[in-house]
Amino acid sequence: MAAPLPAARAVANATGDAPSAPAREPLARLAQVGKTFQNGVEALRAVDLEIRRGEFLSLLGPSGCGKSTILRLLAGLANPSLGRIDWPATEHDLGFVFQEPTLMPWANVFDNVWLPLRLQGQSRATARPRVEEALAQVGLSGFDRAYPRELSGGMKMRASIARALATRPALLLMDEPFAALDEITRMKLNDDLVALKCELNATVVFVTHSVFESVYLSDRIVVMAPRPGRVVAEVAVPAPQPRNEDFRLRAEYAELCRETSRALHRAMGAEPAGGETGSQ
Ligand SMILES: Nc1ncnc2c1ncn2[C@@H]1O[C@H](COP(=O)(O)OP(=O)(O)OP(=O)(O)O)[C@@H](O)[C@H]1O
Repeated sequence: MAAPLPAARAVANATGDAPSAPAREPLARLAQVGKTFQNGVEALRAVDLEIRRGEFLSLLGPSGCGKSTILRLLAGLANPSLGRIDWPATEHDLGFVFQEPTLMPWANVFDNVWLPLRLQGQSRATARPRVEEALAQVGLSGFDRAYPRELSGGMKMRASIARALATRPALLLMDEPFAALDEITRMKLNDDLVALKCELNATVVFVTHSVFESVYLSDRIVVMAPRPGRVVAEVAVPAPQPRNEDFRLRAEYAELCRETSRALHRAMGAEPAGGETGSQ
């Protein structure tokens, strides 16, 4: 599983321009990964995907194209049917944030965030500084004794993110975490996630259906075609991080949204046998 990874190549943007993003060291890599479930559903076919240290990478594609399956494979919750996943031996540590906050309703916020540290054998007292730090990072200081039923949807998601951050993971996997939230809460959480990602210098793989969200958050967007899921385009978002509301108003943002939207439309029409690959 743990072969050394080669240096990253720079990314060309979706218009085929010269490489614009700085090269980053690879953290994990899927090589020719295929996944066919026991019921015969071919969810992924020949997926090549490199995840680079410190980047915010979004997986964008239609429902059922295998985005969640890629996260599950990276998390080790399922195995590829074909191909391989390479991780550096020392850093196979990750946090997972699901679409639903999946908090334990009978436990308060502290105990929910403590859970992954508890599973590592840390007592409540030992874990306390780290839990409090994670709660501060997501803006939930002072809510440690609250129960999930006492929190808004956005706060539940913040608690869920704090739980994923508690172990200081090398890689944060986020599966449409804000999809169920209202637009205003979603934009606020987008802003906070961008700031948090920069503060932690974290590597994030983020699944979304939203072109706008993917452009706002990402350093790089991987566009996938419908089943069997394949990577058919990549869009580099070279705007500096952290971003703020000003970025949403810039012509560059609008152009990147158009470019990503076009790549997604082409992906929707991609033939199952292959067709469009690489940058567009
Ligand atoms: N355990 C499973 N057994 C059989 N089929 C599965 C299983 N998990 C996922 N699939 C199928 O694999 C395909 C890819 O599913 P996946 O959830 O990865 O897609 P997705 O792109 O994340 O979709 P969405 O955006 O709707 O969440 C779908 O057709 C799904 O029905």
